[in-house]
Amino acid sequence: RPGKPSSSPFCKGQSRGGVEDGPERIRAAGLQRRLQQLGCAVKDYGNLTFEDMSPDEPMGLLKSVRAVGAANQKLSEAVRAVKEDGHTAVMLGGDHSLAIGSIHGHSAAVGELSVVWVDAHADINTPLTTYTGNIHGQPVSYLLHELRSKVPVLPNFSWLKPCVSAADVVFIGLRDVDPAEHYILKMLGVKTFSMSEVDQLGVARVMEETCDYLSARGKKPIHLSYDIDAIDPSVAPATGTPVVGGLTYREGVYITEHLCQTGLLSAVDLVEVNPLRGQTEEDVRSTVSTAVDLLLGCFGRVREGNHLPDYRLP
Ligand SMILES: N[C@@H](CCCCC(O)O)C(=O)O
Ligand SMILES: [Mn+2]
Ligand SMILES: [Mn+2]
Ligand SMILES: [Mn+2]
Repeated sequence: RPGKPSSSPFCKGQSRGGVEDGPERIRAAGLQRRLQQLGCAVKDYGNLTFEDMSPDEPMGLLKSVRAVGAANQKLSEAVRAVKEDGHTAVMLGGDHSLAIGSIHGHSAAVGELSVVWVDAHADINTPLTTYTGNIHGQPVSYLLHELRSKVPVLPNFSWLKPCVSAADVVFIGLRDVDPAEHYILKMLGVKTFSMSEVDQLGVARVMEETCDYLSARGKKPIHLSYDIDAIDPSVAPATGTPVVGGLTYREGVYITEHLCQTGLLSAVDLVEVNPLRGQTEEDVRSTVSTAVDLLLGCFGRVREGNHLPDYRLP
């Protein structure tokens, strides 16, 4: 299970500086070494560089449209290449608007895929329902076939074609969903496990139902798009849009352990880690450490322990 961090230090999908520093902090915490210790053949494709698009005038409410469009076009090509290299792609954000390019590129390589979106938010506002103009609150609407007529073609987005069906998406961790988003989720019948369902069913049942639901639709490659703000802010405070009542560290890790054992995990995004949003260095350390542990869970780390197949006692 080669882990392939390709990083996108990008922040224009939202308005708070600092999220572009997420990838470096995750690297500095030793992600590559710890993946290698799990037996992964890791290739770090490095940081994508994004050209300055200023003046990137707002379009109505929409902010940084040209920058977000160009960045995601570049990311899409990068993720496609990583997949065509035969790897599991890991995209370190950066903000969640990057899921547009990550999922588009993944789909360009593998065709139909399913998406597990772990997040406090649904990120399914359209350019016409958003009230903040931040594109990190909109990526899912840009990707769904069913919302094609609701997303105008925007500058630097002409490359983007919808590539995901609403029935192939599962949300886990929702607790801050806008009215328009809730309407869309109900209208499209999207499978969701909000924090109420996590409380009601427990995370093991949520994952069982998630995997049963997805396998009933054919065992498509899974794209896991993990927003660190799905985790409770007491554990992962250094993020742009924290919301109380989140997943415990244990629930967050259980989700990744369970998806790993399906053998269908084909690409992972880990986004919205923003070191500048931590009050203290400990806040940042805790957030980054949790992000690393979530990624290790995706690649086979289990809490009972691990040893390499060729290990022999001395
Ligand atoms: N629904 C809000 C908040 C989005 C949060 C984006 C990400 O952190 O999930 C918006 O549309 O701006
Ligand atoms: Mn290779
Ligand atoms: Mn998000
Ligand atoms: Mn979020």
